[in-house]
Amino acid sequence: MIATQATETRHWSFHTDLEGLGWLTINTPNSPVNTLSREAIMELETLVARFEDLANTRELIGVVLLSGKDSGFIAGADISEFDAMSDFSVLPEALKRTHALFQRIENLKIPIVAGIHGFCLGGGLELALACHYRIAVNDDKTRIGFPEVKLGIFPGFGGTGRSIRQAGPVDAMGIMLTGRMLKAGAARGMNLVDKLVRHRDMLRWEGRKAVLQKRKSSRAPLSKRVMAMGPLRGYVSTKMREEASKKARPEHYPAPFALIDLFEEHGNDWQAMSRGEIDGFVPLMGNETATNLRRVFFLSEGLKKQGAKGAKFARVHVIGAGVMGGDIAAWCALRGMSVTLQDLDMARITPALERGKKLFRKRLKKKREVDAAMLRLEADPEGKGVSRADVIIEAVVENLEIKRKIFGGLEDQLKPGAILATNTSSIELERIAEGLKDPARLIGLHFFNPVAQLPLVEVIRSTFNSDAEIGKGAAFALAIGKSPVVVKSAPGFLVNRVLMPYMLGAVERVERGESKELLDAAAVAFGMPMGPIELMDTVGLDVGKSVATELGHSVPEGSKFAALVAGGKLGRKSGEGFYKWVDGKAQKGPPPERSDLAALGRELVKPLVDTTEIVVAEGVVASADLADIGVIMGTGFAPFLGGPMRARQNGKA
Ligand SMILES: NC(=O)c1ccc[n+]([C@@H]2O[C@H](COP(=O)([O-])OP(=O)(O)OC[C@H]3O[C@@H](n4cnc5c(N)ncnc54)[C@H](O)[C@@H]3O)[C@@H](O)[C@H]2O)c1
Repeated sequence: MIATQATETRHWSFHTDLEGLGWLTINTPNSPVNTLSREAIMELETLVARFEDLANTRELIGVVLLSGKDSGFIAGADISEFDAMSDFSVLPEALKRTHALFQRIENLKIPIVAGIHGFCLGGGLELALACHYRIAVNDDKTRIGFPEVKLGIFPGFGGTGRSIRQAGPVDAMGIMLTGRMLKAGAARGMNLVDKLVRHRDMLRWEGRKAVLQKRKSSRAPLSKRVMAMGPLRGYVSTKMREEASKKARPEHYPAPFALIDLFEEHGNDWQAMSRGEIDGFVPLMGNETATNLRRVFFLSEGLKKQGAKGAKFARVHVIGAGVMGGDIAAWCALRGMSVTLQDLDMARITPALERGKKLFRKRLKKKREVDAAMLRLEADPEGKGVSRADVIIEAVVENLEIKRKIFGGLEDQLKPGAILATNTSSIELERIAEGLKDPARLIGLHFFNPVAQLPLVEVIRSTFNSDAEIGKGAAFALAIGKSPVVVKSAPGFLVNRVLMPYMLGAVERVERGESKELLDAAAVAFGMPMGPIELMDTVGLDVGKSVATELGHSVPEGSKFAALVAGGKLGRKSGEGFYKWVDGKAQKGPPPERSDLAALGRELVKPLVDTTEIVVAEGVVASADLADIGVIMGTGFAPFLGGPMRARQNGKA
């Protein structure tokens, strides 16, 4: 057989080799990741027509589909195109065309095999599922899944039906409803992938073998498929609806509920389910939730583009091994940094090391990884790590004199270029920096409690700082997997400043006799992850009171709030605050009936939104966009509304 001439389109390259094997490679131009844009799909149509012709004339024995990018296979559809679409009425036709294309791929008479490394998500996984056989690299980087629900939609290129066909209804719906990404081994376990290889280089060899041996993926066994049959499907759907309702409300996040409806209707027939996708998909796409979630996605991706390029961080020194310092140190060690942790004596460091061990055990699977992380986290009561550290983070008690003294003693020991940072919540950065020989060095890195759970780090800029220090601070936050938002040094920065009037407003209503359960339920009905009273209990009433005072709010003597603090009833951590707490759960009575819960929630959230507007007007954050993503990440504010500024603009808050 003669090798055919190579074909190059903007996204694809294709050639056949001497064996008659076709090699198809995707490489999206000007993008770090491959995406399936309209253009990529139309080019693929032409190529598939060619495969059909070549298969008929027996000039092609099979095709191996690979990615030309290091980042991975295909990260999904090109979602920027959704925003560019002025009119969603063209969507059904576009989807039908892609469905038809994927069906033609599946109908090819010759084997077509997908070789997967890195990200294989959304539309990329749907394309892979239309191939006859899937091989994936079994390493730490491979990620397989359907993140669509996180964007307010569900798979729309036939992936709902095809994933059910491969994995069975329970597993397939599970990954579509959560948007969870699977590692290669888990995807193999679910039968979404047919074979694992160790290295990317092996994809070609195994791909060739799969074509020559005409390997075909097997479908989910009857034992799994049965869950979509007869009355069982109704039962499974009800269970799934119950689970989904625990995490989201259909009026806020309609996609998972629409997907369950689709399953309930067609789940026993994968082709009918795939066809039904189109009718369900279009209204979701037109919904404000999807528009707002895409915005949140782009804003959070935008945060990753900040920061000084090329900055490297290997060693971190943390001073203060309390609630925050201990957890910051453990987090940095978890993320691969060598960390020295300093406090007044060993007795104050040991509990932090113990907490670190718990975190490592939870997040790292293998014992040797846990051991390695423990070795990276070192007690350092004498502060020997200072002179070697690339980053120094101070998290001692909130006291200006103590902080000043610490920084004064550090300055001469620092490595040139090392970041010097404080985690202060309320002390003006300028006042701490004043005592330094070079006050421009000190920045704020404001973490949130619990450090392991909250993704935001406010990078605080004082009047002394230049872009260089701030850029490095942002780069460090990214290096430890956090999302940096740059905020001017102003009382409460962004997150505490907007949260406080919201929480205190609710506390005041409780003082006046309103039901705390009702207020909390109302905020959740509006779209907050937790009500303001439960949040105050979680933050700690002592911390809440001191931040409130710091921000100029008054906590009147004789108030219930003041009495609770005085009585050591500090909330969750002491077992009682506004609520009693058992096993980490607030003990709530049933809230009184109220028909307009969400309207009450909106009333409660108003001070938060008002304050965000003020913060933006004052220039504390550089833009309304940054305020939105910062408040979403720092407070959990209703992502489906796109953030407080966007919600106000849309008349929703
Ligand atoms: N707790 C929160 O939710 C939170 C959130 C963000 C920021 N912060 C800020 O983080 C900092 C620490 O807060 P925390 O809640 O972890 O306090 P904490 O009281 O739990 O811990 C402070 C630690 O600093 C140690 N310390 C005191 N003086 C020291 C010195 N001279 N040298 C070394 N260590 C010393 C103490 O022994 C203690 O272990 C504060 O500035 C606070 O404003 C707290």
